[in-house]
Amino acid sequence: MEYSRTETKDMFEKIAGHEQVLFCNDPATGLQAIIAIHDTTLGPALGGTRMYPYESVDAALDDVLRLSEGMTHKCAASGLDFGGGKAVIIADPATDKSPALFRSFGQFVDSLNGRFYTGTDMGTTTEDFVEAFKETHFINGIPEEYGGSGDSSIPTAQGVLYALEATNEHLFNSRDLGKRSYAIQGLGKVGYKVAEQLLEAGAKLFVTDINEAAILSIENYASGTTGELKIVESDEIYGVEADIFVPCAMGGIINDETLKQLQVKAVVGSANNQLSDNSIAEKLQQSGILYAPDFIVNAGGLIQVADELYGPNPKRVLAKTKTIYQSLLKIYQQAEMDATTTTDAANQKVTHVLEEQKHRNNFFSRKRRPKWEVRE
Ligand SMILES: NC(=O)C1=CN([C@@H]2O[C@H](COP(=O)(O)OP(=O)(O)OC[C@H]3O[C@@H](n4cnc5c(N)ncnc54)[C@H](O)[C@@H]3O)[C@@H](O)[C@H]2O)C=CC1
Ligand SMILES: O=C(O)CCC(=O)C(=O)O
Repeated sequence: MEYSRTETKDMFEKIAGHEQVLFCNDPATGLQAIIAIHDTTLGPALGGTRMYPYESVDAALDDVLRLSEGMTHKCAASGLDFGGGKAVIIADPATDKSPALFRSFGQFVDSLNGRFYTGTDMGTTTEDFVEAFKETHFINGIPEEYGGSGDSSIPTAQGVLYALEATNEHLFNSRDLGKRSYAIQGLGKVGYKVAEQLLEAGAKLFVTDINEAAILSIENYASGTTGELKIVESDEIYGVEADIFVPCAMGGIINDETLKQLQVKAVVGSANNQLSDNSIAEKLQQSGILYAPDFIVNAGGLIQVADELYGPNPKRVLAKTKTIYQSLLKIYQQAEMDATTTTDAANQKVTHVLEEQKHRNNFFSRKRRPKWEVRE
């Protein structure tokens, strides 16, 4: 096969900010995956694996590069000794899953020899990683019965609720969740749990999901609570008049098009990479919409999977996840004091942490095995 020089050069330009990108190809199981390691200054890379039927390899590569960079920010902002990484499997989670595919993926993860730890993300579940775990121990968030910390979407959802409380406190001088209205996009592992708790608190919810079963289930759940529920179509969710928009599905959903439609006072959700590009942070600010940086809001799952390597301990995880409340309040205050965006305020913290640690590590020493890796 002939390789074009130009394309190769373009590829290196594309991944210039990353340490390593691994394409995983296993025709026997149908596995096509990309693992991206962004930055291991703080420790081995850590990040979930997304399964999605990307329309092209380029789209998958773009997604994994952005997601893994986001993990570097998330680890640094949460004070964790891990770097940024992420993986994507190019396949439809509804039809293409098999134990063999996840075992094959586990073998590729193992080949990185501890430079990359992974677990669930959009489209994957803890059960999928029980298969991968048969091939590698560099897996987090496996079920409790296998010695893991279990479903990381539980602390992620908890963290989103703390972030909503902080936002309510900042905007309305009361952290009470029940007094407000929310527009939730996506009722998956995270969004559904957030919706449940908000309904229990008596809040008013507008929700949407492309999965009919999730809609039926939340309707059923709402009927036993004091909360109010209204189902809206996928494309209507952006224009809903509510206090807070809570994106819990895919990334890139705040863009020039959707920004015009937003009728909320804040955006606070679990979705990774919510802003289509950096300019949107400023545009949100100009529109008077408070933006809670996604990598602060959705750090609960990461906190749990990072903590799991010390041995599962839900109490410790909850205590660490609670810090999201104060972190976010501080970012809101810092942004106001500096007259800057909340994203800039959060990124300043990340830059500071990475700069501080750079002297400790060089590219080769970063490959070290973490000292707590005693399970093998
Ligand atoms: N699971 C976790 O612990 C963490 C998740 N996140 C992020 O939060 C987001 C949600 O994650 P999960 O709940 O784990 O994923 P999931 O796959 O369990 O749920 C996603 C939900 O969004 C729905 N959806 C997809 N496209 C939609 C559309 N156009 N309109 C409305 N609904 C749509 C799906 O039907 C599904 O119910 C993702 O962006 C993920 O990267 C971030 C940190 C941790
Ligand atoms: O939540 C997880 O299982 C890993 C962390 C992660 O991938 C994320 O925060 O996006």
